[in-house]
Amino acid sequence: MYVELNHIQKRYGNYQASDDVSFGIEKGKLIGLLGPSGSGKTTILRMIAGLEHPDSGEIRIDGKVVNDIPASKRGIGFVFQNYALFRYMTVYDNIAFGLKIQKVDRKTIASRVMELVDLIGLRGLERRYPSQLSGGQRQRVAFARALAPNPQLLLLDEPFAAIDAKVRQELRSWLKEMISKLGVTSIFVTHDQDEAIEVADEIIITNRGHIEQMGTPIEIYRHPQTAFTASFFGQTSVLADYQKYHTFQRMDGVEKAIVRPEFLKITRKNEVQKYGSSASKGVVERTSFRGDWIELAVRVHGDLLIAKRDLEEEPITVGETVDVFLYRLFVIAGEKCYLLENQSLQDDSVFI
Ligand SMILES: Nc1ncnc2c1ncn2[C@@H]1O[C@H](COP(=O)(O)OP(=O)(O)OP(=O)(O)O)[C@@H](O)[C@H]1O
Repeated sequence: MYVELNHIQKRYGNYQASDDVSFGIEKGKLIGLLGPSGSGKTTILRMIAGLEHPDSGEIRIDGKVVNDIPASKRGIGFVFQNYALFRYMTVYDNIAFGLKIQKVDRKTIASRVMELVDLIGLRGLERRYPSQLSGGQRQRVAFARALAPNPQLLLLDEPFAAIDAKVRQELRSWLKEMISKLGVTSIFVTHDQDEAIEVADEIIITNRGHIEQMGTPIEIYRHPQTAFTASFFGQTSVLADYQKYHTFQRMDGVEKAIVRPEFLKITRKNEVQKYGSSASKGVVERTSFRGDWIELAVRVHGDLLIAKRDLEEEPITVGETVDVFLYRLFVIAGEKCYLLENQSLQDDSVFI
């Protein structure tokens, strides 16, 4: 593992910001730290950077314990949302900054800066000041500045937060491409699921100072291991009592069940429905056009379930009574989450 955190504890007064945090990151990976506000993402990033010190536990980078190594000696580049560019320095000088501090000779600085200016696609703008750039361009410069001294590890804290939606989208793909091209191990903090899913090779889910789960976006989506991850990650609807829905195995200690939109099939009463006998009746409360699909909100056994319907299918209208068939659901028992398949599918199961 290139970056390793072992049993990290960090307290601010009475608040446990990191509670037994352990994980390992392989070299060259792009990792997203995702969790609600206050769950301890930035604290983790700042401890790796050397800007905060853990109360206990060990941080290793490339096999070496770095707990006592100052931030400036850790070989890390930062791109922080509020780590603004130096306003009175040009793009060129901003990017050159770290190299000047390291007393790199002028010629080497010039060639490295211009190499980075090309990399970020801002050739011709190197004499501009930050105020003469767009938000997206400024963030690219911040990225180049962080990369200039050739860090082995890049840390990004909400790097897209201050940028408007359209540009943010472009920057995400741009960043992912850059990082995979350069092969620099990177960790970014976000509270935006879509961003984490789209950008990260692997996601670490944080909640109240601890790590809930780590895995690829699809692993976490398909196999959430904890109650928190199942409800936090992806779109879900809650079933108060899943046993009202037929043909699911009964389990003890289940507090609630949750379903994702693709776990349900909504059919009109006159539509041919293979599993009609195991379906529940529901009433459509809302339909929303989402571009290439329709979102339906259907009231079933008192629960409001969100489902998707293809534009190609016959439209369903508000107030209509429909059949709702559940292929599968997640049940939450204590801190754990289990996937239950509808037993009527057992002979010819269709898995996601
Ligand atoms: N320097 C500090 N002094 C006191 N409390 C702090 C300090 N830094 C962070 N905290 C507290 O620790 C907790 C975790 O903060 P952290 O910034 O790591 O969370 P986060 O997941 O990054 O949240 P956000 O998404 O809102 O930035 C919060 O409750 C925060 O108020």
